[in-house]
Amino acid sequence: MIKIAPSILSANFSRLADEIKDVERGGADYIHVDVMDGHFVPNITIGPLVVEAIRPITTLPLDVHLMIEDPDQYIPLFAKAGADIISVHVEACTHLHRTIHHIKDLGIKAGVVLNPGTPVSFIETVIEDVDLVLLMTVNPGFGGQAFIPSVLKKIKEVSELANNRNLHIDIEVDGGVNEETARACVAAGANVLVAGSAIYNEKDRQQAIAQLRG
Ligand SMILES: O=C(CO)[C@H](O)[C@H](O)COP(=O)(O)O
Ligand SMILES: [Fe+2]
Repeated sequence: MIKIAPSILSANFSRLADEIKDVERGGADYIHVDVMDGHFVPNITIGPLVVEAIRPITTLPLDVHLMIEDPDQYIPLFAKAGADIISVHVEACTHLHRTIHHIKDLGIKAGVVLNPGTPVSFIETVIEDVDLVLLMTVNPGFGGQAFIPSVLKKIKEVSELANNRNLHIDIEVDGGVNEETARACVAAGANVLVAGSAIYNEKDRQQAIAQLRG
């Protein structure tokens, strides 16, 4: 079962509530929220106040992707604001195991994220502890970038690692996901597809979501 997570990074922020309701009506499974701090990535986006404001707008799970330094400092704020899933980058965590359990101790699903240049071996010791692995298929920081095909091999590696250990985790991909690259990601083993521009740049979001789902 493929899940679609529209990224509100590509939504019209002046009409954010309507943009969220539109993809919910269109069949989205999660709302993907990209949090950037201007340090870990060269862009600044959304904070806990916005997560709190959109929480009552939708019944869909809020899938919060933290692209920030020192995530431990902010995890409780995003949890309080209403996040259902919080994912942290391995590249931003000195004590990755502790951070994952920090999220889980707050009663929230925990995800771990790998940049395109980071090998899958970096999560081998924590994969049993997480609910999802998010593989970046672009270098994080901006929407609308081109999919990096070399990540397909990593999707397969994570899928095999999870199968070998009998783990039922979600494998999410994020960046440059469109109808064509979505097929390749699903064939490699991904089951959650984040898409910003491929959904929000289309007038008919229901159709865009259906096409991504395949
Ligand atoms: O995490 C992200 C960027 O760092 C976004 O979720 C991602 O870029 C989605 O946008 P698009 O589908 O347009 O690539
Ligand atoms: Fe993201």
